[in-house]
Amino acid sequence: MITEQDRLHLQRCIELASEALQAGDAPFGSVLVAGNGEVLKEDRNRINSLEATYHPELALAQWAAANMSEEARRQAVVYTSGEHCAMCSAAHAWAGLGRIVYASSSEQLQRWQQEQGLGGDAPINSLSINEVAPHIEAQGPVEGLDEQVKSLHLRAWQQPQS
Ligand SMILES: Nc1nc2[nH]cnc2c(=O)[nH]1
Repeated sequence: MITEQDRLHLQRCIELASEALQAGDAPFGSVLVAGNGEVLKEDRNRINSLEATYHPELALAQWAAANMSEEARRQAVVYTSGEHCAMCSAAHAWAGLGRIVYASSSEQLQRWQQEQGLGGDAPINSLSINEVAPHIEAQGPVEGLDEQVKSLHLRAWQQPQS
């Protein structure tokens, strides 16, 4: 079940995704929340402004592995504007983090790309979180919020590539 609190965290992820887009990066944002509800860390995609593997979900998993106890990681939840890619699902699982809640799914992203005649050059296959990491509790997409993510991607794809 998606609670009002879950929606608030996802809305913040979408704000971060929008900041990424404005900075010339891909529109993805994520938030790491402790078991007690405290927001521990947030980040956004920085694949153009920093380095090519800088997905927020990977950055949060690496931060959690370095800074949190095993028990705290197990209780933590990662919210994200778009479902984790295979790289980030693997990092999340290896870090022993808990639930993932995403606003839009990888399947949706792939469909939106195809509708625009894009996506054929993706470097990795589009897999769901559970295809990569079967034991992670993953929830999404969330109706209403997925449309907000779609409009960010449409804007990103309309921008001229530098
Ligand atoms: N989930 C996710 N998928 C991506 N695909 C390209 N970049 C990203 C990212 O930062 N997050």
